[in-house]
This record gives sequence, structure tokens and C-alpha cells, in this order.
Amino acid sequence: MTAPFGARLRQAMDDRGQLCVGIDPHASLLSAWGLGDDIAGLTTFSRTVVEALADRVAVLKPQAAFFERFGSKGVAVLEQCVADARAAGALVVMDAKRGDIGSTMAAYAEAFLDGGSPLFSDALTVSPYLGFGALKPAVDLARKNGCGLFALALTSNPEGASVQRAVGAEGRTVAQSVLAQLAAENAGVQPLGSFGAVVGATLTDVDEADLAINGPLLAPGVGAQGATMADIPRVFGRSARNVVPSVSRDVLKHGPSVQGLRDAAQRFVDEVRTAVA
Ligand SMILES: O=c1ccn([C@@H]2O[C@H](COP(=O)(O)O)[C@@H](O)[C@H]2O)c(=O)[nH]1
Repeated sequence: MTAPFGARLRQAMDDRGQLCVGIDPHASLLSAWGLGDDIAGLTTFSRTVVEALADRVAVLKPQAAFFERFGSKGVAVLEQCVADARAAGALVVMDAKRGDIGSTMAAYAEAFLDGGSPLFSDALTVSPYLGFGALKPAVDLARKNGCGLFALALTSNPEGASVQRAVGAEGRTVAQSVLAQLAAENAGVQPLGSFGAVVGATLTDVDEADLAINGPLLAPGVGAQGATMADIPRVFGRSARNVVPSVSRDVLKHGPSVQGLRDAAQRFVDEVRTAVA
């Protein structure tokens, strides 16, 4: 039986360091790597990232959009990418940001969190903006299959605040409500719950108490969006050890050299270790 995602993530971060590398095959990166903006380029790009990093970084996070833009052939590349990355030892967080009414959410959950699915991943990013309760089918399937979820709470983009910082009837922000419901899912779990939040490393004013969800905190925004690893303790305070900083473009720009990708990832691992120590 597979250990819960939170326990597997804790172990992976202890062994390999606190880093998630995003696999985001932007057209501009494909071009910079000397590849075509086509299926052949997508295949070479994702294979190279997996070859370079899946045996050494804790988490790889394919961004589904960059594969989906090529249609079914792109999705086939994504399926292979996920399978290869998992086989090489990385935990895979599928960044697909799914969220819908409960009955449809059940189908999204099956697509990514059912062991028989070609896109089976260790965890999935989800949007709680149809109501956190609508995510229940995904919560249930994730728990059953040792998977995790990362719910969007305080995203790294400046536009997110208009929704996420809005104050609801009970006097707390939407983000606070999402974080509290994640904390409830993780209550009492050791060493770390499996139900995480997406909280940008770019943020300036976050209440440390809200982040104590006993679950992982996926922190995009390091690198191209302007945050650095030094921001991790500033933003996350006492929860910094549960943070998985996520970097896509600022690692990927060092390809197609396998060694270049490895060196870039290692620099970020070293930087976050120093910052969080
Ligand atoms: O709040 C969020 C949630 C998700 N993302 C995703 O992370 C990567 C960031 O890429 P970089 O190149 O490191 O900027 C991308 O896939 C986003 O969709 C985010 O940035 N912020």
C-alpha cells in the first residue's frame, strides 16, 4: 500500500531538498533550446527535463496547459512525461488547476488520481472557487490512493488578491477559509498532511497563523516572477519547512544541457536550504 502523499513528500524533501521544478514548455523555451514548437520539440524538451532532474529533485510539476495546446498528441507526451518522472523517483504534481461542481470534480479526480489513469499523478492542483466542498470527490480519491491536492489559496499573480482577499460573511477572507478547510483535512496527520495550498512566494503580507495547515505549501513565483529563496522564510515564517518552492523558467532556461539544468536546480536547493536553516 502506498504511503500518503504528505509522508512521501516530507521524505522526498528531507532526502532531496525543498524544490519543485516546473515543466513548462513555453514556445519561447522550445525555440531557445533549438527545438520546434511542435510535438517533436515538446517530446525532446520534456524527456530532457525528466532525464536531468527526476532522479534528484523532490518534485516535478508539469504544467498541463503547455501540453494540452498540442491536443491529443500533446496529452500523450504528458502521459509519458508523468510516467517516466515517477519511475525515476520524482513526485509528480500535475498543475492542471481543476475545479468544478462535485459530480464533474469526481471525473477530474479519476483523470489524475485514479491509479489506472494514464495521467495518474502523485498530486493535483485544484481550484476551490466553486466552493471547497465541491472538491470532496478529489479529497476522497486522493486520500484513498495516497495522493495529494494543492488548492489555490493565495496565488503568486497580483490579480489573485481581488478574489482571494475578499472578506466573506463570516469575517474572514476567501483564502483564510480555504486554508482553514485544508487544515481540517490535515488535522492530526503525521508527519505532514496531504492536502496542501498554493501560496505564492511573491506575496508581501501573509498572516503566518493562516499557513499552519499541517500540510505542504506549494510556492510558485521564485525566479521569473521576481521572488527569491530568501523570500521563503519571510513569507512563510514557521511553516517554511513545509514549503515546496516551485521554479519553472529560471531552471528551464539553462537547458538543453542536462548538466546546466542539474546545476541550476542544485543552486536553488542550496539557496533554499540556507534560507530556511
Ligand atoms: O499561484 C500560482 C499558481 C501556479 N503557478 C504556476 O507555476 C508556474 C510558474 O512558472 P515560472 O516560470 O517559475 O514563473 C507556472 O506553471 C504557473 O502556471 C504560478 O505561477 N502561480
